[in-house]
Amino acid sequence: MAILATPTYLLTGFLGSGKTTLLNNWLKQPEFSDVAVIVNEFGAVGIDNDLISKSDEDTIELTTGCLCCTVRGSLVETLMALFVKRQQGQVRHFNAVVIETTGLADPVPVIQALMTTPVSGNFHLAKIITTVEAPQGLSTIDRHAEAAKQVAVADDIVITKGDLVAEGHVNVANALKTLNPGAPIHNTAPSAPLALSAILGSGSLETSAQFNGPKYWQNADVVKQDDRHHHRHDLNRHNSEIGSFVLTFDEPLRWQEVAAWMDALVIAHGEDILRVKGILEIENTDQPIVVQSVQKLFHPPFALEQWPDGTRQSRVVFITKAISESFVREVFDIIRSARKPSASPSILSELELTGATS
Ligand SMILES: Nc1nc2c(ncn2[C@@H]2O[C@H](COP(=O)(O)OP(=O)(O)OP(=O)(O)O)[C@@H](O)[C@H]2O)c(=O)[nH]1
Repeated sequence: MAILATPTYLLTGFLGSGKTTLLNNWLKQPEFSDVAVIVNEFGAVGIDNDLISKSDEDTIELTTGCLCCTVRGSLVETLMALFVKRQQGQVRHFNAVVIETTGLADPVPVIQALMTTPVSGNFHLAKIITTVEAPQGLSTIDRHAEAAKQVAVADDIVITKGDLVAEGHVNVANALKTLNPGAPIHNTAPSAPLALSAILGSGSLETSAQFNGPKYWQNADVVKQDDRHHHRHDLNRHNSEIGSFVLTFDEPLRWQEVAAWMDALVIAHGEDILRVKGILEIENTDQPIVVQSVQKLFHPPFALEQWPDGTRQSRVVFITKAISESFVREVFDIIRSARKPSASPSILSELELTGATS
C-alpha cells in the first residue's frame, strides 16, 4: 500500500504576533491529538511550559497527546528523523504536522524545504497560516520584509489582538488584502479564539488540501473589483513594491503557453514572483487546472473535479515584488503572439495527475 505524504501546516507570523497563543488554543482541541508540532527554537517560541513535560529529548509528548519537537540542525533533518521514528514506532503515530516558524524567519526557505526532496515525498505542504497582530501588524510589515513575505505567501491569515484596537480588525484586514487578495482573513481574540474548523472548513487536518477551494479566487475577485472602484487601501511606504494583482482570461489557454509564461517569469524574476495561484481553463481539457508557486518553486499542477462557483474562467493571482501587472501580461502576450498552429494536446494526457486530482 502506498504511503501517503503527511499533511504539513506552516504557522508563521512576525515576532509576538500571536502564533503560540493560537497554537496553544488549537492544541486543546481533540482534532490535534494526532499532530506532531515542530517549533524552530524551543526556548524562543515558548509553548506554555505547563503543556510540555520537561525532557532533554528532541521529541516530546505533550500532555495533550501531541508530539512536539525542536529543529536541531535543519528542518529537513528534523522532519526526516520524525518520519523514521514514526516508522520504527519510536514515537506515537501522527497524521499531520504543524511547524511554527520563528517570528523573524523568511518563510520561503521553509516552504522550499517542504516542496523539495527528500521531504516532499513524505510530507506535503497543506496550508500556510500567517498571524498578523492588529495594533502593530501593519507598521511591522512596513518595516520588515520578512513580515510582508509571511503575509504574501499565506493561504489563510489570522488577525490577532483585535481586542486591543478600537476599530478592531477591519482596517488591518483591508490593508492586508492589497498584499494577498485571495487568502481568507480570520480574527482571533482571547474572548473568541479562532476555531481550527474556521481554517479547515469541512475538511480535517488530515484531509485539508493545500488548495483552499474557490474561496481564494472569490476573495481575489472582490479585491480586484474594489481596485476598479479606487477603494484600495495602501498598505505601507517601505514595502510598497510588494503588491498583488489578478489576471483573468475568458478564452481557454494553451498549456504550453502557460508553462512557457511561468518559466519565463521565474527564470528572469523568480525571487520577486512571491506567490502565484491560478485556476486555469486549458484548451481540450474539461477540468480546471490549478497552478501554484512560491518564488521559484512550482507545485505540480493538478486538476479539480469541477469549476468552483461554476464559472469557467481562468484566474491567476500574482503577489510580486516590483513586478508590474503590465509586465506580466506583456510576457504572456509575447509568448502567445508566437503561437504555433498545431493543436494543443490535453494537459491531462501530459501530466502525471494520478492522485493529484481533488
Ligand atoms: N490582548 C491580546 N493579547 C494577545 C493575543 N494574542 C496573543 N497575545 C499576547 O501577545 C503576546 C505574544 O503572543 P505569542 O503567542 O507568544 O506570540 P508569538 O507570535 O508566538 O511570539 P514569538 O514566538 O516571539 O514570535 C503574548 O503576551 C500573548 O498573550 C490577542 O488576541 N489579544
